[in-house]
Amino acid sequence: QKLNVGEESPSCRSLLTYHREVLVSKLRSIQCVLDNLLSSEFLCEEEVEAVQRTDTKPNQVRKILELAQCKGEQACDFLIYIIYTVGDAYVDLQPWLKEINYVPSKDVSVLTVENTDPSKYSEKQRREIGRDTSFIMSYGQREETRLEELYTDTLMELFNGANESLGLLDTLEQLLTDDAVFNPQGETIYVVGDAGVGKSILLQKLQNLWSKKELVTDAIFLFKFRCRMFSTFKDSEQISLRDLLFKYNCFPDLDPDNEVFDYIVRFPHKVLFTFDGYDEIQDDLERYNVPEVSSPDEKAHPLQLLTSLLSGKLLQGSQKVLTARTGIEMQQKVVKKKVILRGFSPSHLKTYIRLHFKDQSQRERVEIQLDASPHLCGLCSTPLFCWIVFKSFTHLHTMHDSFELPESCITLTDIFLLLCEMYLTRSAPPPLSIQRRNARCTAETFKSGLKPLAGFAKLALQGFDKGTFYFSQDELRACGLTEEDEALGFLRSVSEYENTENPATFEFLHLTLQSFLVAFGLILDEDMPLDTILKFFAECSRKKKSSCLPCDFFHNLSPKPSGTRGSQTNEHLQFTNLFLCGLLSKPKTSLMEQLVAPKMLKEKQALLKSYLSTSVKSHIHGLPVHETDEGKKVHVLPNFLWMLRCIYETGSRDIAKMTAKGITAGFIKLGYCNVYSGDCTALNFVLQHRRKLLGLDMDNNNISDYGVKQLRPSLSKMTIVRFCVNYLSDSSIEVLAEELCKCKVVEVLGLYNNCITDAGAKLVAKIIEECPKLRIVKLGKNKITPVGGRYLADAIKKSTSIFDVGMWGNTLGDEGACAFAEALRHHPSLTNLRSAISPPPQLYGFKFGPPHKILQLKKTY
Ligand SMILES: Nc1ncnc2c1ncn2[C@@H]1O[C@H](COP(=O)(O)OP(=O)(O)OP(=O)(O)O)[C@@H](O)[C@H]1O
Repeated sequence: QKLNVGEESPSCRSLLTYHREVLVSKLRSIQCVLDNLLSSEFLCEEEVEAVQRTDTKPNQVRKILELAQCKGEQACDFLIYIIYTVGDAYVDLQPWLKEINYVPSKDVSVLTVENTDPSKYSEKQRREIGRDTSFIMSYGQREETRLEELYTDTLMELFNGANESLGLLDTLEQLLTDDAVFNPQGETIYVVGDAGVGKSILLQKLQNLWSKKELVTDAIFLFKFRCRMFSTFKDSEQISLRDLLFKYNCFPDLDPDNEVFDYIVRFPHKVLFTFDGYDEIQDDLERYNVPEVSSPDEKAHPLQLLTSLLSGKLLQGSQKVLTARTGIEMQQKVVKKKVILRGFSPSHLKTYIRLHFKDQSQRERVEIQLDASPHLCGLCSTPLFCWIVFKSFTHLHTMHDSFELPESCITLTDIFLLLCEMYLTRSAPPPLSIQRRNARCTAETFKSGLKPLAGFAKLALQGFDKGTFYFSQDELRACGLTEEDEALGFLRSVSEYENTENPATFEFLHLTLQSFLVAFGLILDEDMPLDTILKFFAECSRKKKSSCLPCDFFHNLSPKPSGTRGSQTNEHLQFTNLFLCGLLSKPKTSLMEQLVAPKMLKEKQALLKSYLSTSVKSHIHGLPVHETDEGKKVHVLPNFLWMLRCIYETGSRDIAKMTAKGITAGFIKLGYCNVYSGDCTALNFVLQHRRKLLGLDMDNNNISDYGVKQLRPSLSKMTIVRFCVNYLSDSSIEVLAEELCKCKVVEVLGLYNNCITDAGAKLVAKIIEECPKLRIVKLGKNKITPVGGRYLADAIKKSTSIFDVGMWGNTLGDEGACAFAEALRHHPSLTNLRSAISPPPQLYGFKFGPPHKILQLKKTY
């Protein structure tokens, strides 16, 4: 039956009659219609209830149509207007609206229509996610900090598919935009960063903003998962996508017809997923190397569902943000955008201090101490380490008046010892004021807390052996841990959704803390064979051929423990090795002797030292060396960095000296190795023992000004200094100018893509003037204006050695370009000067266009 739509538009009432059949079969989301008819007072509560009592869906629609028609033309018009306005929910009826040429009347267009279905579920999600994300984890379950009171921005750097930096993100929201998408077919926004750099907190902030409707996104649903949850399923377990979404996030109430899920399947772009900690399930993914799922109704193992979601086989078009530790390889075709988190910049750190210390005198004290220690600042650029340092400072300061932040040679082991000391003293009452002044006795605290500490260490070790991160209460008890111990702060309970079967499940506050306790466990255990302390070195080596540790060394060691899973990432094991080096170091002997039999401690120390010496020698020997025009060049592998970190943690000058002596090449390349400022202390610890000149390429890392300050003692002997793309400001150039002008041996100075201004340019000019061997200076992509350009051009005029200067990507303007053109004219040896790159100029000999056109000047003969 077709209504003949003539010149005169039919009434809405008659439309409902003529198209009753279409409406009865296609009108879904009935609740939304009822909500809006009720809120606009076309229906009353009793009438709504009467519809809800009606048995089937079609009958409910029939009833609504009858009621609307009884109420009159405007009610019918409004009913159609609801279908028209909430297009997503009534997508099947949109062709019908076209067919009837529906145009809302003036009367109904002023009325408000709200999409209450499926937004009811969305609101529930927002409520629950808002509740779950409002607090930052803190130590102990007694104390929590509001996310908004402590959240501080961190450096987020965009990369393209070729791993080239595209600059920093200004706001968190840019994470979800289409800017810097390098693979439009990819489905996943990939966020990577080192341990504790703030990946989980970044997701938490994103979720929290969404819950408050403060995130600019179309997503009306958000599902958050921690990847480690996916490895808790049995191999044979199969679940549906619906269960994965609702059972492990909040459940839609009153949805007998599956409308929420149907909506999600039809409109995936309305869904945002966050997956945290992809690195933690690498082994399991390898085991589940099975075809992906492509139907939303098909049951599959949760890991299959996960990979299918990430690749877009399931819910294609949904937004997905995935985090992982640095070094995890993700299939390129799946990734559409990549962001690397770099931690706190110096100004972020200042903000964080302000937020953390409400008490002004405490804040000032911390600021002074940090200013005096670039090394500590470097460590504090990792938010987790910063949080531990500040938290323990606050806590220990309430216990002991004289407590100061640790000295400049603080190691990561010191930081985690502080954390443990804080936990172990929390249960003790605050000391009386007389005691406060000199009562801090760390060894005493550890001795009296040995029982729980040993219990946690045992639990942590069991976890690594089994490859699990969750622990049941029974497992805690089996390790001798009591209910009181649970509250000390080492553990936290797992969210209800992550383990719906067993509510009393715990995990360590942070994976790095678990790594630390594992190292403690290896030292405390007096029953294991001695060489068990090396088992994670063995495992790291087994996993990566390129490891810093020689494989042959491990053939004699105990076999891989049963149940241990192989993993593409072994960072948590590397951390355990590092902490082992720290806990078995000389400076920690007096503390550890209180906890382990001194004889055994000595044996373990000796074993570790001999192992490290052997492996360092073998590693250095095995490094790939290239003969170049500039001499022997060695390209260091990322694992070299772990070796350096371990050496620094041992504090052993002997091993450091031996390493320095072993590096025979004149040029070390550490580019793209993810070196952060804290690592520069370790590098310097070794390099300071080197007598010979050295070239150092640390391009494309994250060393920042703190790192350069840490390298200060090694800089004067450097011939090649390449610190391109490293967030350096003028204060780094100050250090460079001071040091490089001491021995004047520098030949190459790479500072491309940093944050150098005219003040820094003036200092570089000084280096150019004073260092007679300097040939190449790269200063492109900085913040140099004509003023800085003039300093540099003047210095270049005087130099006799320089022949290659990179300046493009600054704002030199005509004036700066002219200054360089002039320098070039005066300078017989300068053959290559770049002040911008496009379009490539056709230059024969000298050819200058109008000053503003001087893009690239190249002298060709
Ligand atoms: N942006 C931030 N603002 C304030 N504190 C932060 C921030 N990021 C991280 N932190 C602090 O550091 C701790 C560790 O951060 P988070 O768990 O996010 O690190 P992660 O990168 O996920 O580490 P991992 O890879 O080891 O899981 C947080 O609990 C918090 O105390």
